[in-house]
Amino acid sequence: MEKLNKVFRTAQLAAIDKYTIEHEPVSSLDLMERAAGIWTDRFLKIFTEVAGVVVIAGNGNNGGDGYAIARLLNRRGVPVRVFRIAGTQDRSPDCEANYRRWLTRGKVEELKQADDLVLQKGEIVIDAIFGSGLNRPVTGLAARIIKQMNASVNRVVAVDIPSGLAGEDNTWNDPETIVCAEYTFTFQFPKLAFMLAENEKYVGRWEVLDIGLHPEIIARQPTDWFYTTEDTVKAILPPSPVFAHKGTNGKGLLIAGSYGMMGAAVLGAKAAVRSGIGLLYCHIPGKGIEVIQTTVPEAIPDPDESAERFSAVCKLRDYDAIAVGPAIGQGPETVGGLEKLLRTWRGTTILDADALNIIAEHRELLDLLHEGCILTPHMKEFERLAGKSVNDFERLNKLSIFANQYRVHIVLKGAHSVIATPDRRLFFNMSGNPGMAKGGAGDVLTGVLLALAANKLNLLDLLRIGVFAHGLAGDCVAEKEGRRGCCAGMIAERMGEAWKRLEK
Ligand SMILES: NC(=O)C1=CN([C@@H]2O[C@H](COP(=O)(O)OP(=O)(O)OC[C@H]3O[C@@H](n4cnc5c(N)ncnc54)[C@H](O)[C@@H]3O)[C@@H](O)[C@H]2O)[C@H](O)CC1
Ligand SMILES: [K+]
Repeated sequence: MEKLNKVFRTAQLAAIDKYTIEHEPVSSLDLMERAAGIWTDRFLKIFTEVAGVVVIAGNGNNGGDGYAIARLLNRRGVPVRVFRIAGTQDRSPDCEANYRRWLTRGKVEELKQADDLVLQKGEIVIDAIFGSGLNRPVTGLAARIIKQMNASVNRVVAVDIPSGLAGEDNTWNDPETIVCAEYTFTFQFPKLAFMLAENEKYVGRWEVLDIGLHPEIIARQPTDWFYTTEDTVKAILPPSPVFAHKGTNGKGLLIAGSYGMMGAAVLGAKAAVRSGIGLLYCHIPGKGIEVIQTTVPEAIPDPDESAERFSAVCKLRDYDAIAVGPAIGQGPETVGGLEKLLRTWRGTTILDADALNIIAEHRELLDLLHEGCILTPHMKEFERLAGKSVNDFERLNKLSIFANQYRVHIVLKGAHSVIATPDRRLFFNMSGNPGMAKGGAGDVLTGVLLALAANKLNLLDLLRIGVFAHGLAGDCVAEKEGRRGCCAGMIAERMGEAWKRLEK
């Protein structure tokens, strides 16, 4: 059974918490104790040599976690200092209980001004000022303390969410008053803000800790946001048919390359033939036949009448899917070729790179998009299609609106590539690494998606599987060769290894 990895709005979390407390049943204080225990264990697994920690605790439940973590770390022999911020509101009941429990082991120093926060060399700061209950930008003394924390050289680890960061929209937030953590260990669900590249400086590396919130309420709470992990993909990847022949594995057409730009076609084709396609046809400019035949002998060349570029697909065979765009250029014949293709072929169509640039320039082509279309833009290509955004959050909204308006699936490629569906759901991908941010990596993804589409998987499944597998192949490269040396050709080569890891 597929486990839906959900991302909730922070405003929904209290209800999930409450249901768990009522139905597990567990007291809220015990739930906090469990969360703090799991947090502490994970912290000590990652941070093996801790000279000492400084916990900065707020007055909400995030602060309550902080006092509990202080106690649990102290019990494990870690030297702990605890600070609270002067003059703020009353502590929540569970925060109060943990504050008192801590007082039996140590003292709480009050920060009356930012300068009172004096950190010793090597002390790790545990940020437990604000959590998911933050409902406005941080101001006043707490803001000055956060600035002081960010100015220090000490490492900072956040409890649940860096203090000051809103779980979703940070458009109106003050970047100066958000904690910049090196690590964030978050409870049960990643927050949407963690998925956006612009927040990496606050969140650092992050991990989700399962604190056992009630599965029934998790299943029942609605959301449009999900994330894809190895487990998701293993659950939805269909097994390879036992009695397969090349016909059952599907027939796909890759339209890519132009004279002097054949690399994109080669990379896409290599990735497709390593991703389970039965028969791959490569529509390339007339002069590109030899390149394809020598580099990807498995592919069948389908040369264009033009020697140098894509102008038209003369024969539309019984393809199961077509991918078009990598390095085709944007010349007038190519625009005509793309338009004709969109008018005559209404099956699964993956539109990438120059195909998207052409559509952005010739906006009447937008009307030819249909429900079988998958668009795979990177950020710049998406901006050409949908306009500029002030930040990643706004871009995400635009993405979802665009997919809905044109009834298409879109993969916005980036650190956490995100799939947008026509019904406005978003699926964030969890594989991949910065070493993959290299020319040609997108062409490889196009080939992977073409292969899966030819296998006749439904669009959402094929996108979740393909995007994850592509990232996983990049991770396989990085594991063996490092990130710097990772290049698109290596990702294509390692697709087989990624599939092996995902197949049951
Ligand atoms: N997810 C779970 O099931 C569990 C979560 N835990 C922890 O609880 C916090 C959320 O706790 P909550 O008390 O709701 O919120 P905060 O700790 O973030 O406290 C906010 C507190 O401060 C007030 N406030 C909000 N914004 C501001 C502001 N800008 N300036 C000043 N004050 C502000 C607000 O009114 C609240 O009173 C979650 O993150 C987890 O760490 C449980 O411990 C385990 C279960
Ligand atoms: K925090």
